[in-house]
Amino acid sequence: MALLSTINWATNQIPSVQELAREPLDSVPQSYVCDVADDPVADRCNPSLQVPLINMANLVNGGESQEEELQKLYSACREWGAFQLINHGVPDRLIKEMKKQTREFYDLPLQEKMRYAHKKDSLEGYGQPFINNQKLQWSDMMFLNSLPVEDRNFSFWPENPQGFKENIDSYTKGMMKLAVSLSGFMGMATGLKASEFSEVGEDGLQHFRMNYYPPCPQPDQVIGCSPHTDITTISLLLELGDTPGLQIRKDGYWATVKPVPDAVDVIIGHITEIMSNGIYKAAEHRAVVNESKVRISIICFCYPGKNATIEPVQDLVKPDCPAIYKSISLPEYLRTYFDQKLEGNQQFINTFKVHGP
Ligand SMILES: O=C(O)CCC(=O)C(=O)O
Ligand SMILES: [Fe+2]
Repeated sequence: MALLSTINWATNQIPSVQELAREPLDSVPQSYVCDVADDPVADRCNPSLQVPLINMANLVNGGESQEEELQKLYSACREWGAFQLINHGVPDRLIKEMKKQTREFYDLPLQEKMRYAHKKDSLEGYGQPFINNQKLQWSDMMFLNSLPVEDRNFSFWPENPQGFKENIDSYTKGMMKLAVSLSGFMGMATGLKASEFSEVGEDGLQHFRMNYYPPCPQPDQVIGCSPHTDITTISLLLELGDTPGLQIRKDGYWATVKPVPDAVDVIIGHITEIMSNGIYKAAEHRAVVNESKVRISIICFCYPGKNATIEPVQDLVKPDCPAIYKSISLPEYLRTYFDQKLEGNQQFINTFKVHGP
């Protein structure tokens, strides 16, 4: 049984924002309007901050350029918890096809997309299931359990456009391979052997999400995706166009990620923070929306295999550097998170600290 199916979801179905945004709106419904007091630094963007760019080819090719790139990778993971990755090796043709078909999927009539609507108490499917006491987010999504293959529930996988299902299959597998090799290099960058860190194995768990952010007449009043940190090992995000929206918090300011053609945006999650014993940081991030343009992102949320234990890697635990985090099994880790009824994960990682929050 898929891990997430063992969790009780407190979710509801809410209307499609894509449909709402089609109507002539002078102002957005109150249920979407954010209270600025919730996030005192919401308006503090620093346009001069630029997320680091890492060249995977230099990591793979070895030699001197590898050493240099490993150092850049180390700083990116430590200081930002996020970076953009070029020359990642996922085939161009597949990426192009995924971008095209994702747009085609969202362009389908609502009725067709509703064939895949979330069922009550499930997270998979089309819609916007995240309901808690927070404001609604200005986005729709399609969420699938993508890996391991036996976790897939094909009743949610889109039949339309033709061939999309097959491409999602190849894409999610390709991204998992990338996650494995990238986390090996992230381990090497701390001085470990690659294998010690690539626990996000090819038998790893992965969730797949396509986020659709429609234009909004009052983009400053709403949020596409509220500030959060991912609970993954790493999250691999593909931008479908050149409309920016993703922002990373750095030293108290928001840095806007400018989409780089064909790059993958890498966001470090809590599992990497735990495995690295706090050397690397999970990046706080959010997505803002645009007044006139649609923005779409595709994300692969990568985790270790279901039998993995999440804990600091032994070689990073030393007498002068004791383990900051406790050990926990992946199922227990996910349950702890989702039992919070999706009320945000800012403090989530503190739950696992040896010396408490
Ligand atoms: O779409 C984006 O830019 C960010 C979405 C995100 O952070 C998430 O889905 O976890
Ligand atoms: Fe995220």
